[in-house]
Amino acid sequence: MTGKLNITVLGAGLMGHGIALTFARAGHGVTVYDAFPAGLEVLKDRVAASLTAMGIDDRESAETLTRITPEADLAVAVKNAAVVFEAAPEKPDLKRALFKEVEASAPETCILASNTSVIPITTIMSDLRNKGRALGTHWWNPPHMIPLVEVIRTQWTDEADLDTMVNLLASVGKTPVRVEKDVAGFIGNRLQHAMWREAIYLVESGVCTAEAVDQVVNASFGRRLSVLGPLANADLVGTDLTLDILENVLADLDNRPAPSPYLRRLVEEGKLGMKSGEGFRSWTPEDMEDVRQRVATHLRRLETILK
Ligand SMILES: NC(=O)c1ccc[n+]([C@@H]2O[C@H](COP(=O)([O-])OP(=O)(O)OC[C@H]3O[C@@H](n4cnc5c(N)ncnc54)[C@H](O)[C@@H]3O)[C@@H](O)[C@H]2O)c1
Repeated sequence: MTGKLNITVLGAGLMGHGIALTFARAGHGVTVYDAFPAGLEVLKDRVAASLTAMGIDDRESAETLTRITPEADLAVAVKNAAVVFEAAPEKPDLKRALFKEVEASAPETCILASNTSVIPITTIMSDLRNKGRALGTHWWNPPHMIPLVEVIRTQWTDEADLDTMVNLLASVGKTPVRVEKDVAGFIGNRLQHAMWREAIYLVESGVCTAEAVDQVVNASFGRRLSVLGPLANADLVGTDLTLDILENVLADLDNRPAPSPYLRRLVEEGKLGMKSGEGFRSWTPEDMEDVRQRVATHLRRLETILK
């Protein structure tokens, strides 16, 4: 699969608009379908705002926007698609039904990819007639600024389609990583949520405040994570030291197989985080804007530093 392609994105939300932006910026034609007109109406404004946050100049922004077409008819949206990326709500039945509908109108050769966060790709694709061209592509928010895309195979996925997807993602500047088994949470979310579980437990147990947890991560291993992954770090300090540390600490870490009651209580009390002004921490509108700006600026600078 080479040259400029017809890419279709399903869902014009947070992830869909960023996936569309990524392919349009690289010169591909992108059609975006959404089940609700509101998402399509604001799509181009949303893409334009994200391009601005990335520091893209007006000329490149305008060119990128010309390659994006909002489309309210699913059959039309996928009719000529080489690849479909689904970024609709995280509901298994909705995604399964959506792919059945896509299969009825998309070309037989079209690769079908779901951006689910944690639903097994096998669950989403099991009703398809041709399951060989179906796989997972797990992008990270913001999808136009975070390089990683996990590419997940199922027991049915054709090797050639997996290779095509990996090459396509690399060609638009992403960092594709293969996930060889369709496990819940893939690689990144398993690692991330292992840490979040312990972070919540530390606060729940009165060891420290939520602010302290974040400060410890930000000011310590968070600083080196983008150049030193955990297993390179284990090799750096030595597998013998790693073993000694784990022998002494593992038994003390949270290993409950369900979400913490502390987290459940926050949700029950309506402390939903930034959207309600309070979660683990309290947030003023200024604090929230500050975090968003700092994340965007940090990601932009990292791109230059890590080149
Ligand atoms: N938000 C994240 O950080 C993140 C990261 C990785 C993966 N994901 C996954 O990406 C997917 C989309 O998440 P999001 O954060 O972009 O959600 P979102 O709510 O911002 O966007 C979802 C969009 O899908 C549209 N939609 C609803 N029903 C639809 C249908 N039947 N067909 C097509 N579109 C439909 C909605 O109108 C909305 O515009 C989810 O599976 C989510 O788990 C999210």
